[in-house]
Order: sequence, then C-alpha cells, then structure tokens
Amino acid sequence: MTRSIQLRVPASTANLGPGYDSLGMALSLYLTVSATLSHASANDSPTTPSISLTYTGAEPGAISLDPSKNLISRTLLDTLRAAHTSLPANSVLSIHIDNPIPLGRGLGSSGSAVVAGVVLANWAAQLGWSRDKLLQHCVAIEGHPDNVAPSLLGGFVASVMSGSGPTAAQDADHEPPVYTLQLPFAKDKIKLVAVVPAYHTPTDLARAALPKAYAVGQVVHTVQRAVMLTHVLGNPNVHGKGTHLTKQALGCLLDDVLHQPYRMHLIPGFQQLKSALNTNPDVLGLCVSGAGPTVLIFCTLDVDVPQLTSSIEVEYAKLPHPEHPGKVGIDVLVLPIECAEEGSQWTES
Ligand SMILES: Nc1ncnc2c1ncn2[C@@H]1O[C@H](COP(=O)(O)OP(=O)(O)OP(=O)(O)O)[C@@H](O)[C@H]1O
Ligand SMILES: N[C@@H](CCO)C(=O)O
Repeated sequence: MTRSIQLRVPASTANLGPGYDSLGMALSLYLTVSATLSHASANDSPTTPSISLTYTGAEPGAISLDPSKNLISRTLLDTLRAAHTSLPANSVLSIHIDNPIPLGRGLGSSGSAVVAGVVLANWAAQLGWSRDKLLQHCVAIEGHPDNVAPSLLGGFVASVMSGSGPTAAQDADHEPPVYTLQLPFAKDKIKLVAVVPAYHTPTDLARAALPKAYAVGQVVHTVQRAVMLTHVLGNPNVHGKGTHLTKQALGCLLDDVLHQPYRMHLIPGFQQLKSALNTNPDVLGLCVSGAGPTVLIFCTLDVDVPQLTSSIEVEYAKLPHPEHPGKVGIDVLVLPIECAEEGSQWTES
C-alpha cells in the first residue's frame, strides 16, 4: 500500500518591531514537500522503517540529507516519539523538499520546516491531530510561536504562550498552551518589501545576544507600541494625523528597544538602511524581520520598487561583508512580498 502527501507551507516574518516572540505574518514564499509512504507486503520479513530525503532550493550544500539531522525529518521523528508511535515496520518514507526560503535570514525557514515535519508526522502515523494540536506541538519544538503560528494558520497572527517566559525550552514532549489571534492586515493600503542581504544571522546566536532583564521604561515603550501596532496595520488611520497612515506614526510604532538594538552587531546594514530611507516618502517604516538580517519595509502602494532597489543596493555596497573578511559590499535581494492569507495546505492521496 502506498500513501502520498503534498504540502505547502508559507515563510514568515516575526516580531514586526515591538512584537518580539508575539507577532508574525505569513509571507507569499512557500516551502513545498512531497512525501510517499510505502509498506512492503505483510509476507515479507520485518525490516526497520527507512526514510530517504531529496532537496532542491536554497543552499542545498547546507541542508543535511541524513534523516536524523535534517530539520524536517528530525521534527517528524521527534513528533512520532512524543506521540508514542513510530513509522510502521517495513515502511519506506520518501520525502522531497523544495525550499525557496533563504536559510538563516529572518524569513522563518526553520519555522516552516518544523511545521512541515509535524504535519508529515501527523499524516504518516495517522495521528488525527487538529490544527490546534499541530500548533501546540510546533511551538513546543520551535520554542517561540511567532514563526510557526503564521506559517501554519496564515495571515497576521498574535500569539501568547501560557505560563511561559519569552524563551521557553524547546521540548517536543512538553507543549505549552498557545493562544493565537488572526488580525487584519491592510494589504490594500500597505505594500511589503523584504530586503534579504547575502549573509546569515543564526537565530540561536541572535537570541543569545539579548539581555536577561529589561528596565521598566523599555517594557512600557514596547507594550505601548505593540498594542497600537496590531490595530494600525489592519486599519491604517491614526488619530490626530488625518486619515492616512503617516510615516511618523508607523515609524514610531515599529520602534523596538527589546531585541533590535542588541542584535545590531549581527545585522550590518539595518541602521544604514533606516537612515537612508528616512526621507523616502513611500517608505512608511521598517523593522528587522525575525532575527535578521532581512529587513521588512512597509511602503505605500505608490512605491517605485526599481528606484527603491537601487537606493538599497547603494547602501549595502558600502559595507564590509560580515562573512568574507576584507570584502566590501554585500549583495542584496529586494523582494516585493505579500501577506499570505492562507496558512499551510496539504492534500493526501
Ligand atoms: N527546508 C528546510 N529543510 C531542512 N532544514 C531547514 C529547512 N529550512 C531551514 N532549515 C534549517 O534551519 C536553519 C535556519 O534556521 P534559523 O532559525 O537559524 O533561521 P531562519 O528560520 O531562516 O530565520 P528566523 O528564525 O530569524 O526567521 C537552516 O540552517 C537549516 O538547518
Ligand atoms: N522572535 C524570534 C523570531 C526568530 O525568527 C526572535 O526574534 O528570536
């Protein structure tokens, strides 16, 4: 008997300025995974199940095809173990991954891979988990909800992990309750552009750079902005500033003091880009996407993307490359992108 699944998982941007570990948005760039599970005949002598992996897409040399190391198959195996089950004896699981999401750049590649692994486990072992249960488990594995929640559910999502601190342990066996809320995002008024520089910021390194405690002033600054930002991104009229979302308003709401300032040494280009685009009337605001180094720019619908691209390239061309000592200039991909309303989709046959 053979069963198959085709799965599509959107990328995501997390934090959106002050929403550290809380806000995230699914983006129109998709990891796709196809898998086939074959069982040998019951008459054959039992053999241990096997998994084979193939990969196309971003940085193939950086992705392990060893099932115990690859993030998707490792997540699948951890999920089966947490569910106290395993692949059937005599089964062969073939997985093909096609991944255009740049790795270690702040576009949620690992969150999408975790979602794919959990959905594959649910399918392979016929666990019958609901989307809610899938989400709880994805968050337990990823350790923070702001990438996996939008990648699974779609749209602009606020998440709360009950009873946890900001950096809950990543533990597939202990699922913290997670509450999510899908918020409106005014894609008819705001255009998104992702600026993806050609270097990596590993998320674990960026998380380790944060302080263990914050001053009350930093917390108040953050809460004030995060609360208003969730409303303004869906309904861009700011009281006292007329009927348009003004540059001052969004620039102020995206200002973050919890994570971005502590990560600047890992994200060369962000400060320079922020200063350079300050006078561009079609740039409403910008923030670091996830743990960086990608920068997410919020633009008016009138933005001239080729012109914006040129001004961005000029800034990165001046910078020393963080991964190539002695080299000046960082290549950069400027990607107009949309909020993906639909989360992960799969079809089984
Ligand atoms: N499709 C995939 N298949 C297998 N492994 C993947 C895949 N996508 C990401 N990974 C693993 O995740 C790592 C990147 O994770 P990391 O958390 O550092 O960055 P990110 O998720 O791209 O960025 P951010 O968390 O800031 O949004 C890769 O180096 C790779 O090991
Ligand atoms: N909230 C996470 C997102 C990582 O993608 C962080 O900033 O570390």
